[in-house]
Amino acid sequence: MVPGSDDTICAVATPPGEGGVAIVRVSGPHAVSLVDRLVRLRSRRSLATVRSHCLYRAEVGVGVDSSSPLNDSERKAPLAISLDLALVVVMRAPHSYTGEDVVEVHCHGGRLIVNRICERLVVDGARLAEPGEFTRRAFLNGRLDLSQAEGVLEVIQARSDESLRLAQELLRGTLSGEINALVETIAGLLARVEAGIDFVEEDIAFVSEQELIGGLDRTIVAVDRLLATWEEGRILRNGAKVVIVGRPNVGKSSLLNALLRSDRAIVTAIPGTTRDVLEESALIEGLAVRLSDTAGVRKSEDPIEQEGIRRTGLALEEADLVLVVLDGSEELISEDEEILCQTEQRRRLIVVNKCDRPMRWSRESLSSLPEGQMVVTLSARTGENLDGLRRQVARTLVPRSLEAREGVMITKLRHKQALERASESLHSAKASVVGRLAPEFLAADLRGALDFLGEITGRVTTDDILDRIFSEFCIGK
Ligand SMILES: Nc1nc2c(c(=O)[nH]1)N(C=O)[C@@H](CNc1ccc(C(=O)N[C@@H](CCC(=O)O)C(=O)O)cc1)CN2
Ligand SMILES: Nc1nc2c(ncn2[C@@H]2O[C@H](COP(=O)(O)OP(=O)(O)OP(=O)(O)O)[C@@H](O)[C@H]2O)c(=O)[nH]1
Ligand SMILES: [Mg+2]
Repeated sequence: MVPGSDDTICAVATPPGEGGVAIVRVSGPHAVSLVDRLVRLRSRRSLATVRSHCLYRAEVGVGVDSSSPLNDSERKAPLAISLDLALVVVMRAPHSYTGEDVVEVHCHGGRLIVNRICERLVVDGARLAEPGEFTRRAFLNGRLDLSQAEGVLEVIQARSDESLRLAQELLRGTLSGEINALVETIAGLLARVEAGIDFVEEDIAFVSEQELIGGLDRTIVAVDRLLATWEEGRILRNGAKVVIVGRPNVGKSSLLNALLRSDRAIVTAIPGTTRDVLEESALIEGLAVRLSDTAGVRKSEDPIEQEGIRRTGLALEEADLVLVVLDGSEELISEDEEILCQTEQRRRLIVVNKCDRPMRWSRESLSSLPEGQMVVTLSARTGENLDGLRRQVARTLVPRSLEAREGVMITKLRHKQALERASESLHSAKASVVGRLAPEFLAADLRGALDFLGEITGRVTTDDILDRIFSEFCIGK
């Protein structure tokens, strides 16, 4: 459904349930007159005359006759039904979030109050907003571009400092700026290629082969640089899956508890204590992480334990990082070697636990350890060097972003896919220059690249794409 924007929409902008304050937001051409029917300012002025972006104290309620705006004498009479004493603010078009007239009623945070206000607005002719419709209108009115609108949702959903920082960048338009610069370069090349096609018999070169290749190379490098940030961007945005594995009794559950700073998992001296995969969220160095504790891997006849070990295998497959736990107070045994072998191809850290005890482990005993394999020695019991592990986890998951925290990163699959297609078009454009193909091919590829990049900022878009993006929003945003 594509709601027209000549109507006036309303919604509760604050979360459902009880709260200190709740906000009813109204946007559209009739926002001011609709709200004017249900509020009575202390000064008895009409909302039509108040200053934009200023809060006014007001009584909210239903007048004797709410079918028409209160006239001056009615405005002075008491309201028939008073719902609340509130604050109202008018933000006049085009200087508002949506670019339309916006009115907000900040009332006490009771669900009955906000429901009554919305009901009243709907009876008077407003429509309840679809999810994300305020932001959709902001986009349609050019207040923000599509990737910035996505940034709004990212800001709301951010769970870690790092994802919030990236979301703010998106909202502020850092990615848009970079995309727009690329679009400008490519559009400049395209214009000259097209001029060459139009004036072919004039025999003037509008753009040299060298200029074309130079321009294309620069944009390809820029697009590829953005694409290269995806892996880390995704982890910063969504969090990483970190899976703790090891043979029984090495202290996997103890490590989970220590990282969570809570007694989440059962710890006993009996090997085979953990039977199922336990998953919990944690913040590690500002990074959102899903931590999984697993059943110790060994040969077992017990069907419950076997199933647990099977699930350990499944968790391993999804891991962004594996923590292989060894018991440093004992010599390594074949079960340790097996797990090390099984995780060799994975991004992993080796955690040597129980360093509060005399160490009988030595790195040399691990003959097959690859060069550069990180080993962290710690004690889950005393907490010694847990911080070292935290630092190493973050460094392994997002090595580059910890070094250079500036620069745009992409965090959304939609952006990655558009960039990949743009990159393909650019490579194909370059191939047609190098192969001296007819300029029409080059022009088509350049147009393709422009369209794919335009999808990111919403310069090129369809209702389908908009529906998909804005349906993820909550109502009232
Ligand atoms: N009460 C309230 N808080 C909110 C919002 C809101 O809509 N209402 N926001 C919404 O999600 C966010 C803030 N975003 C906003 C963006 C622009 C404008 C706005 O009126 N801009 C005008 C005027 C700016 C000015 O006078 O300084 C403009 O840019 O022209 C308001 C809110 C977060 N907090
Ligand atoms: N001294 C010492 N003991 C530890 C440490 N970490 C764990 N332990 C002990 O080792 C035993 C096993 O710990 P768990 O955390 O249950 O080990 P697990 O790897 O989860 O074992 P399973 O669930 O059976 O696979 C318990 O008695 C813990 O108290 C440590 O850092 N130092
Ligand atoms: Mg355990």
